[in-house]
Amino acid sequence: MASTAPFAKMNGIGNEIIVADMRGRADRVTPAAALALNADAATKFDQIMAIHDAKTPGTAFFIDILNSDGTGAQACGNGMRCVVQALAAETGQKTFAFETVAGILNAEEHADGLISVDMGKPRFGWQDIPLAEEFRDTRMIELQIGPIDAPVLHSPSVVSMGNPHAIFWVDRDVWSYELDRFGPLLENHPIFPERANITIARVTSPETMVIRTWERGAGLTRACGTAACAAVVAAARTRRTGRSVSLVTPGGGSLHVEWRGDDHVILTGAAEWEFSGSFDPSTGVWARDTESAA
Ligand SMILES: N[C@@H](CCC[C@H](N)C(=O)O)C(=O)O
Repeated sequence: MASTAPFAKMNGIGNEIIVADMRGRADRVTPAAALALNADAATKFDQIMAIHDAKTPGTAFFIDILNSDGTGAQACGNGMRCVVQALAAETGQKTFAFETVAGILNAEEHADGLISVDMGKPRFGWQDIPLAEEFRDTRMIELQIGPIDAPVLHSPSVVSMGNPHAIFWVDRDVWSYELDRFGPLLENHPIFPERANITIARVTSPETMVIRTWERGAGLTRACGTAACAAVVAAARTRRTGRSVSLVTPGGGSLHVEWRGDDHVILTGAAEWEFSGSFDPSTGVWARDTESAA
């Protein structure tokens, strides 16, 4: 194996995350390595969060994010919590400033073990999301799937949380929709030139919501942090909820999102370590640490 890097297999309430320690190295985790790790049942993941040395003064690390299809992502809320938990366990530090391609994110591990990440400010302009054509009001855009006169899903809200999201509002159980069938069609719809994360959301009270997400580049996942943020912001914008909402995610876990008065969106939830190992960032060939849990 070439020069290997340590990694931790973790999850953010079921969102499968590999935290790769690329500190002190100039190379990056390649798409080929991502595909190889995802093809192995033991290391199958939704996102790789690669921790690199800081590029910008005032930040501790640069985080490179890869989806399981090998493409890059600008943001990953559940993955950021895993990064925080891994670094807090290593250093004893509780607060961190990270840089991602989407900007600088501040995060904190609380005394109860939950982790909050400031996911920055949402963006609503059609060019920011981006959409392929102008929509002046992104609280509801013209887009539907299913029979033309009886669409199954329609009129989503669209939001950028650094990455593109479409939120389809439903009244029925979120599990009654064939998201595995509609997700890929909507993710790759021509209206989304950079593809999009597709969420079905059912508001259950002004403070609660249930969501299911088809993630761009990863498919159905047990949770998606940026989708939770996008759903709450879109719900508050359309007066479906207030600005502080608890969400139930497909894995049964819960997340809390607060859209603060200063426009920043704060995502709070748990993170869990599963096992550690080392891998070759160019090929994805890996080995489990012998002292690591089975
Ligand atoms: N699981 C993530 C979102 C990951 C990125 C997404 N698939 C994309 O390509 O934008 C989260 O917790 O936010």
